[in-house]
Amino acid sequence: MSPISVKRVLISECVDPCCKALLQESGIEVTEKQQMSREELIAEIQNYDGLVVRSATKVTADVINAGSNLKIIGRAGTGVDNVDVEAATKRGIIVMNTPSGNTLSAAELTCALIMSLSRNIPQAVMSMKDGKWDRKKFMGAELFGKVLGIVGLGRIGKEVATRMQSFGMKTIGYDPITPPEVSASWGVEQMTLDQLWPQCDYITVHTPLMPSTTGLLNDASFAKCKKGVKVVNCARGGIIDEAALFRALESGQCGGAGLDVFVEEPPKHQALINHPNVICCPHLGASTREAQARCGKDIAVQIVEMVTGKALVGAVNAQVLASTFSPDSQQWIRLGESMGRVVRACTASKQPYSQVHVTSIGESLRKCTGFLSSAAVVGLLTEASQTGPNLVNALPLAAETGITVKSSHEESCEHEAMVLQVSVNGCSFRAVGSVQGSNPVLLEFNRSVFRQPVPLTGHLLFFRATGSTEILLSVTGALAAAGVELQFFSTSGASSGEHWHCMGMSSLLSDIGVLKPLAKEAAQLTL
Ligand SMILES: NC(=O)C1=CN([C@@H]2O[C@H](COP(=O)(O)OP(=O)(O)OC[C@H]3O[C@@H](n4cnc5c(N)ncnc54)[C@H](O)[C@@H]3O)[C@@H](O)[C@H]2O)C=CC1
Ligand SMILES: O=C(O)C(=O)COP(=O)(O)O
Repeated sequence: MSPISVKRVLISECVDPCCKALLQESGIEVTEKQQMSREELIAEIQNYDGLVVRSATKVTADVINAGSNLKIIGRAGTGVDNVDVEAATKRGIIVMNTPSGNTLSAAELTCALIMSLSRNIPQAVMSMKDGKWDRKKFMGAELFGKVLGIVGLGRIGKEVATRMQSFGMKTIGYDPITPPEVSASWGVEQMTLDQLWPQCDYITVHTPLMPSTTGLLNDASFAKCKKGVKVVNCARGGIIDEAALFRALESGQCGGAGLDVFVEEPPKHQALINHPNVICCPHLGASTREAQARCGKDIAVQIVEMVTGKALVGAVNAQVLASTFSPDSQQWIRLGESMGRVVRACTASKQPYSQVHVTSIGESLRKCTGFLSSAAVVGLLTEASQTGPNLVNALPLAAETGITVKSSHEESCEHEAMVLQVSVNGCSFRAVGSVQGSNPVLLEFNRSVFRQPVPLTGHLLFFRATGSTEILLSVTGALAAAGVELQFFSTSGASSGEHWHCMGMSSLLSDIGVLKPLAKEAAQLTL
């Protein structure tokens, strides 16, 4: 992927100062503006190539669509549920986060809430500040020997588990992705949620907020829990349904809740906050000097590495791009885009496309199939789309346009190549290309193999005609008459008595119609 130009970045929240300093050191202009209203952000965002946020800035589709220059949204933290990632992807904007920077802080706050719940620490503090000395009221229970259910066994879930094991808690959990043998290696036995709920004295959730985790703890799941179960949510508001939690607290089914996050922040459900068995923080999981320093530094370094073309780390919507940051991949990306553009030029009168199939051939291209497909789609859609296709949005744009994109890989010890097959209006087009030296070349078009590989650069004329010398002389004559110089020429072996020819030209013909009497099909383009 060619380096992405980011000259101006807006930081819309309180992010560690090292972020601004690191970006500025790399020549990026940084503006910090906090607590902007939605309208202010929408008005401002068009002036920036990059936006850095934490969890409070709602980067909605409106904001994204107003960001006409936006190329990167950096989340100095983990959860990206405040960013409309789908809208960003459609616009070809990379969204990245710094998921490990605040793991320990979020895990430590979770443990602090579990401990506070077990001994009523916040309530006891409040009571003393009220001038009381009430030792009976705040009788607690040991954590030793109790069962902690951890839903979501990723980075934070794991750190919570190992810390609470040191208090003698038994840790059980559930995660649809983390393999049971992996979590078992750090002491968490996995089971289904239905098996987990009735065993737990404490439950803590550590999943992202998404449709499948919204309301994970609800009336039905609370009903399956032990009476008096205590719950902690240091992940996202809504994973524990707030209304169901309130009902469970009122009935005593839930014995206490430690909440750091809320469906709306600041929370609207004041009765929940005021409940005597609820202890809470204003989303402080990542609010430590260490976590902020890490996240601020990580997001700045990731943006600078992306801008300088060194690496792409932390992208949540463009994983395929991570493998494009090497000099070798640049040439293959150029090949994919160029082949897409050649096919587009030669099929201009026949669109729309219905299917695109890209096959990578050869061991060294095994990991490139994903971005080769995207690159080919970028070439095919380049002039068709207003939104400027790039490697981030190529596949969503293709889907939106009704194009099915397939990709496959074939092993070969002999050569490396890319095959692009495009179905358009019942016809099928097939191009084969490769990289020679560092130059993308076209080897074959519609089963006609070029005798000399066609360098995919400059002004190119493709035409289909018989291979007779007279036709070639006539085409050369037509170019000369139009004041266009012939720079190279390659013809192919015959396929059904006809050949595809390619000529490199000093400029494009002002009227390609002059070739109509000479060729069956003709197309020109500049690469
Ligand atoms: N309170 C705070 O300030 C902070 C909150 N967070 C929140 O914590 C969440 C977790 O962070 P990490 O552990 O770093 O993320 P992670 O991605 O390492 O772990 C999340 C785990 O949840 C699992 N998961 C997904 N769907 C699930 C389901 N239906 N049931 C059970 N597990 C499921 C995933 O497989 C994954 O292993 C973040 O998404 C973020 O929203 C993160 C940092 C600070
Ligand atoms: O990283 C996360 O997911 C968090 O929830 C932390 O949010 P914050 O950066 O403190 O607004």
